[in-house]
Amino acid sequence: MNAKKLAAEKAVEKIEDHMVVGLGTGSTASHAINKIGERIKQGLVIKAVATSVASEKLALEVNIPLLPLAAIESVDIAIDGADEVDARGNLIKGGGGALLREKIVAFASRRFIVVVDQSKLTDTLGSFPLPVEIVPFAPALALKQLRALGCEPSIRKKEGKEFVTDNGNLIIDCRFARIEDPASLDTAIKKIPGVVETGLFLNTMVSEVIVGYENGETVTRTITAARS
Ligand SMILES: O=C(CO)[C@H](O)[C@H](O)COP(=O)(O)O
Repeated sequence: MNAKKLAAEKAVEKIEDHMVVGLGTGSTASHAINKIGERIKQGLVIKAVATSVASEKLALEVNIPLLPLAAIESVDIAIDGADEVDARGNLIKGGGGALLREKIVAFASRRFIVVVDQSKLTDTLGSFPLPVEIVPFAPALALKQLRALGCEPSIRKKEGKEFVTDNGNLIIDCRFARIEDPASLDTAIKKIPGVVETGLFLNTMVSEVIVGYENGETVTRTITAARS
């Protein structure tokens, strides 16, 4: 059984006619996009907004009508994957480098559904390096200031070159031993000039986490942390 696909398809069941739907990025979110495409073939009427160039391309391939991010004021439901989910529903995202647009869409969503397989669950965040998007102007200073927060930071590379996001920025992957207090860390990182966004998605923006298991089951966890 493909546990990521199971979780993604379960989330797609929640989409209703005339909703504005946020499309996440990554392999799990791609399963959701494909399933939405199937439902559109069967008559579902929605509009969607993509969180990356890659997701936009896939959505167009499966005939999902898209709105530009600039035209969006609110989103009814967003479905996206995660790199880590802690026991309280906090997330690390950005493994695919789409964290900025993903966070904009998640924050704008009335309902943000996270879809993962069991391997993404952890008690405390930190096993996955935390992605931080920075403007490309002064990476050495950003590395120094992130190191001072207690991590081992490195600029993300792809095929030997610096990875550049859809927004023209760089990603610094920060290896922390454990992230005990994601909210405080998020605040501290955002105080560094040049930081655009962090891959910490606090549980206050998460509505549900749907976990897929190899045995074919899915478990839905409702996250009740209030949005401030
Ligand atoms: O945050 C993300 C992309 O920026 C992805 O949601 C995250 O990396 C999970 O990816 P996958 O579903 O392929 O495991």
